[in-house]
Amino acid sequence: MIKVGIVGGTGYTGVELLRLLAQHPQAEVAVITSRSESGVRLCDMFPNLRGYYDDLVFSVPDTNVLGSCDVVFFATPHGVAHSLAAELLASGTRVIDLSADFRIKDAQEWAKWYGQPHGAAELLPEAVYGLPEVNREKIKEARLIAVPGCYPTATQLGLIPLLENGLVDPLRLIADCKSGVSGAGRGAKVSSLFTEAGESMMAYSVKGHRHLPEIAQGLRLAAGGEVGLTFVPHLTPMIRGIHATLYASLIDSSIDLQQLQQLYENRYANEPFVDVMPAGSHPETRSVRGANVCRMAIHRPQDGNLIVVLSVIDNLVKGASGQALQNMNILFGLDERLGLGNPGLLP
Ligand SMILES: NC(=O)C1=CN([C@@H]2O[C@H](COP(=O)(O)OP(=O)(O)OC[C@H]3O[C@@H](n4cnc5c(N)ncnc54)[C@H](OP(=O)(O)O)[C@@H]3O)[C@@H](O)[C@H]2O)C=CC1
Ligand SMILES: CC(=O)N[C@@H](CCC(=O)OP(=O)(O)O)C(=O)O
Repeated sequence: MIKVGIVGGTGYTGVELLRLLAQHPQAEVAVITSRSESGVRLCDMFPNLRGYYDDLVFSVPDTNVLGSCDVVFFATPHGVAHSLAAELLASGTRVIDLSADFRIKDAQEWAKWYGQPHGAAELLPEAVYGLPEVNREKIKEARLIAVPGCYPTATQLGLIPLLENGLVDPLRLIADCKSGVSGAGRGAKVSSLFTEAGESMMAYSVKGHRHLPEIAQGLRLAAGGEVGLTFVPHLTPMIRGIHATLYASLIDSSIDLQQLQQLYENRYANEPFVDVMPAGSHPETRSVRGANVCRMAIHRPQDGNLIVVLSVIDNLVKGASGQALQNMNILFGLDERLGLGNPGLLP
């Protein structure tokens, strides 16, 4: 059994990780932290987990205790893993971080977007960006994994096949993305109130969102050179889900939809958690709700050189906790699908 610790067990991604791990045959959650709920039984706070973790009690984060685990997940705000990861790695514990602390390779770039100095720049060279569809071999050898963000997962998976094959102009990419409100976390915020977000939709951070440098970093690697990306996130009145509408311009406009479809099907043929739908389909966020799947479809809406890729994920699953668990499975040499077998929730 893999002994698991979770730092930040009361947040949305922490509790989603617990839901998924409850069905994992080879992992056992041994430590779960919360500073505000220390001493409270997990099942008393989250009744959906009754019967799965009846003995588990929240405790304050303590690296001595967490260091007895084989792997520790950080489901915490940015900066927390910076301060605790080195000590855990020194005790032989692997670290899988759901926050953005180790996603961007350039510490100064990170500091610019996150508004605080990078707290563990010495660990950046060894941190592996945990997008299995790109980095599976590196994940197998990693000690420290940076789980991609939600918008970055949907966007990169949708655009990478085009960029890897040099088919589109890398300097003219557009990602028009919509998120459910759980993407903002469980902390109380006026913008997350039902009265504010429940029947309204808005774009935000159009000037520049912190996921822009993360997405651009991944797309540059796929393209083998500079990229130009316009990324506009939106908050929508749903609880879970990311819907990314991605626009790119073909360099050779004679490539037809069937060829593009074949390219995507080949690229993801061996990926258990990417579903390329028939060309011209319209993937819905509810079809991936609760599932560790990125579902996508390719369109060529008119004559000319425009391609539109529609890519949907559940922000809390393939966009966070499910992808984190997928990384754990790869890291420990297990079947990548363990604990992640459930389909989306319709209706
Ligand atoms: N929500 C989403 O869709 C996604 C979130 N993420 C990222 O995952 C991380 C967690 O997100 P989410 O679950 O939404 O966040 P929440 O705000 O819902 O939860 C945060 C958790 O971290 C704990 N925490 C807060 N501050 C500290 C601290 N200084 N030290 C230790 N523990 C702390 C909190 O418990 P307590 O304060 O009691 O200790 C709580 O359990 C974030 O970095 C987020 O950006 C990534 C992808 C998608
Ligand atoms: C709707 C909403 O607020 N979404 C968050 C992104 C989701 C998230 O938590 O991002 P990370 O994966 O980087 O942690 C935001 O825009 O900051």
